[in-house]
Amino acid sequence: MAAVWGAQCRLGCIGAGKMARGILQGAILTGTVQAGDVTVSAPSDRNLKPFQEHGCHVTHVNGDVVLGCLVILLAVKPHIVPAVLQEISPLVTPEHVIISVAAGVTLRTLEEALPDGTKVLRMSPNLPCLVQEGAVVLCRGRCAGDREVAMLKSLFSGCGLSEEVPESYIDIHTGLSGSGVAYVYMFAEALADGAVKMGMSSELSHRIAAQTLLGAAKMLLETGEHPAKLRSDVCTPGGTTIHALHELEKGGLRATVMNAVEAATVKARNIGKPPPQ
Ligand SMILES: NC(=O)C1=CN([C@@H]2O[C@H](COP(=O)(O)OP(=O)(O)OC[C@H]3O[C@@H](n4cnc5c(N)ncnc54)[C@H](OP(=O)(O)O)[C@@H]3O)[C@@H](O)[C@H]2O)C=CC1
Ligand SMILES: O=C(O)[C@@H]1CCC=N1
Repeated sequence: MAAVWGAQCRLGCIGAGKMARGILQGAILTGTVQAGDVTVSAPSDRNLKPFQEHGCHVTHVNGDVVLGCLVILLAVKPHIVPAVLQEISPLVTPEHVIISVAAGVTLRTLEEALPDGTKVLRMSPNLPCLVQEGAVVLCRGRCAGDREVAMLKSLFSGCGLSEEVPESYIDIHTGLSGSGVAYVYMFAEALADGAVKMGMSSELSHRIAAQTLLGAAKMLLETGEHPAKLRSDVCTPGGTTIHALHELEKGGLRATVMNAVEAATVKARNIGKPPPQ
């Protein structure tokens, strides 16, 4: 296999749901991988159709994915992972690279269920991979090396930001970013609802709320400033913003968001724990 993703590589994906679509769409749209070099499996047709329409190979047989591809993305729900690993393990060879996106499923669990020496990586993606603005972190298992990490970064460069991190960060990333996307949507919804309450049309309120989040995020990334500095730049003494921020503080926004990140991280860590005997 080439050090970076190359034309001779075929990519398999077990699971055809939202995250599979997000990751593969990023890779295919940016041309890192050709749809014809991708095979996707799922038990039913409902999620396979869009992949087929985009020119990917589809199948109901997970084993076909492993037999036809050397790089395999595992994109099923965490509780399905053990059964899938048991099913594909006899077909996995030392040439395969197995990448799991399942929240909370540890490298140890993955490695123990696969043949000794299998190259395994774990990835925590988020849904904006669909629009090439994802925030992805990955970590390597015992037998995956620089070659596999470089290949993965190259393969998923179309998804957005990607960083290699220690495994202990993966569940935190799930709490911060994998799940975090949903907190941001809830905030956007609340922002727009406030404007609707004050009399603006719903359609315009939602469009402006989304653009406000986009603009604020872009400024954070482009200036590299701490959010507290940018927040203070918006606050005119005695003005509108500081009155609004006082209400957010009274409502415990900051503590609530910190608690949310903690709750999702702890949940991800618990998914990874072995069931009680
Ligand atoms: N959604 C998100 O924002 C994020 C998700 N993740 C992780 O990604 C993984 C997938 O989540 P998501 O895409 O949301 O889930 P979905 O429910 O959207 O998709 C799950 C997919 O798995 C398929 N599936 C179920 N059983 C099997 C099986 N035995 N063999 C092969 N495929 C099977 C389903 O088939 P069918 O199409 O027939 O139903 C479906 O295509 C999860 O582990 C989650 O933790 C991580 C970060 C963010
Ligand atoms: O809610 C979940 O469990 C998955 C993982 C992160 C986002 N969605």
